[in-house]
Amino acid sequence: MPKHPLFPLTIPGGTRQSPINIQWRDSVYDPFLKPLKISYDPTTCLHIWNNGYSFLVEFDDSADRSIIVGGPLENQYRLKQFHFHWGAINEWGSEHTVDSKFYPAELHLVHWNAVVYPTFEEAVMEGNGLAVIGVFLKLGAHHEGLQMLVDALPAIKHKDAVIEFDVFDPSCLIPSCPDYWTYAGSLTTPPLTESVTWIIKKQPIEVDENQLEAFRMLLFTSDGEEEKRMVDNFRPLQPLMNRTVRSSFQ
Ligand SMILES: NS(=O)(=O)c1ccc(C(=O)NCc2cccc(O)c2)cc1
Ligand SMILES: [Zn+2]
Repeated sequence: MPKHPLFPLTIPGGTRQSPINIQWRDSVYDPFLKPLKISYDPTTCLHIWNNGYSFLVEFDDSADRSIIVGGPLENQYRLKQFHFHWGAINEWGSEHTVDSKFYPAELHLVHWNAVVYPTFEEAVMEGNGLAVIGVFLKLGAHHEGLQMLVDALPAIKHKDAVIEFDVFDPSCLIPSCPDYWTYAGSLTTPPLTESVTWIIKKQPIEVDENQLEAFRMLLFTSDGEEEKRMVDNFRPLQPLMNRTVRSSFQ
């Protein structure tokens, strides 16, 4: 397990921190969980940038144009951005694990509750403020939809680099299988606020070695600084404490 110089191991008084290990046999099937409904408008895509921790694709969230609803959610939530976490090698890289197994990478699609809260900044501070869909990436076939992102990475190699990204439909990165686990958690980077309803897809998507290597050529550092490869940008597993992971499937 690589060291994690980037952020605190524990948050004082935290009772619902993320990520966690999902022990399949301890998850509880909930027949009242609805299917998750995803409707993204590809033209709400704005830009792709390197924020010095991951690379993210941001969306115009000024209206209800790219939203998710259903699943464990009481309201509909607006897509704000998606980003990834990955390792230096294929043995680890995901934030969540399933039966203590790491995947080489994990996608997070970040949504906020614009029905109840006026801004993302306020939603981030509330228990039902955010909904993040987690998708595991596993080594396998070439992923056509991901390749569009991979082709843009050389242009955002350094921290704070940004390029325009006009049209992209992130639903191409979400597996067709509807099965998911869900639990109450937190942001996995500071401010680590306990505001996230996590929806973790059971089925991974397949990407090939070249695509994972492209993630690893990004840098944590700005242009002109001593180069530090952007790898192992995942938080250590956090205690489950008094939480149950529910599954949408039996
Ligand atoms: N890895 S994660 O999906 O848990 C995650 C998602 C979003 C964010 C995020 O938006 N951070 C920026 C932020 C946080 C709080 C208030 C802000 O204004 C911005 C951080 C981690
Ligand atoms: Zn994340």
